[in-house]
Amino acid sequence: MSHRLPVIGLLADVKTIGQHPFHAVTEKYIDAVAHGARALPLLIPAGGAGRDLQALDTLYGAEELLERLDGLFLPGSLSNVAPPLYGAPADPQMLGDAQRDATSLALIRAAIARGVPLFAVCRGFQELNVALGGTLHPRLHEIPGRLDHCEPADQPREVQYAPAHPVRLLAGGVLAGLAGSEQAMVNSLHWQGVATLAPGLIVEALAPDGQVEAARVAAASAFALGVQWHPEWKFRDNPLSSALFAAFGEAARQRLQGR
Ligand SMILES: N[C@@H](CCC(=O)NCCCC(=O)O)C(=O)O
Repeated sequence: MSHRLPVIGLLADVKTIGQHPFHAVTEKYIDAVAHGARALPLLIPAGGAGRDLQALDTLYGAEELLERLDGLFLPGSLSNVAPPLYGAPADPQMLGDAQRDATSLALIRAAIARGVPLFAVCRGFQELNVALGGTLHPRLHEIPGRLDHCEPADQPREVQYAPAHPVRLLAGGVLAGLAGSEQAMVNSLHWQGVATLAPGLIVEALAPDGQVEAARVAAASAFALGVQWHPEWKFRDNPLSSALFAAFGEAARQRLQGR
């Protein structure tokens, strides 16, 4: 029995700090993957061509990267999946990250095909939906009847990441099983959301306004789930969040032991 930690890759965002582009992952995701999933966190560069970067897919593909990983984590981000990737017109007003888009969608498809455990949060959940053929609403709060799913921008992060609305966890789903309940309170920090759910995804959670808030990959041989909320935020204080990262880590450990 191996006591080595499973290696879980976290896909980075590209952010400009000063005059230079950086590839970064918010620390709370690293903490939740390391201590919640009990894994070795490995940050993955967003491989599309950048100001100072030749596209990394000229050097290695998703398959070669996944051979090194026991799990793949797709973090949230202020940036948005480019609308043309789900058949919508480009929106120059929208903050994007083409370098992350260029890596995430192919990596998600390859991870699912190879049975690499996958956990996607917020933007990551939206990428999962788009990668498998779904579409997004770019501004949920503009749809009549929808809640405003955005965080209060002028508030401290403790307020922004506080529970914002309930979700119904669908009976028989992974989340309902982990929660031991069909209801949970979740935070909400997103403009965008699932419009059409990708074929092959099964709804795991719904907001009161009918917004899909979580889904799992039906055909996945391992843990493969995305959530629109932020379970990484103070996961130690939230039994469902802790159970989610523990289940993800266990799936990665199973892959490690099988390799
Ligand atoms: N930009 C998309 C996705 C939202 C998202 O991932 N928010 C989290 C940002 C900060 C963090 O990583 O906690 C949208 O607005 O829908």
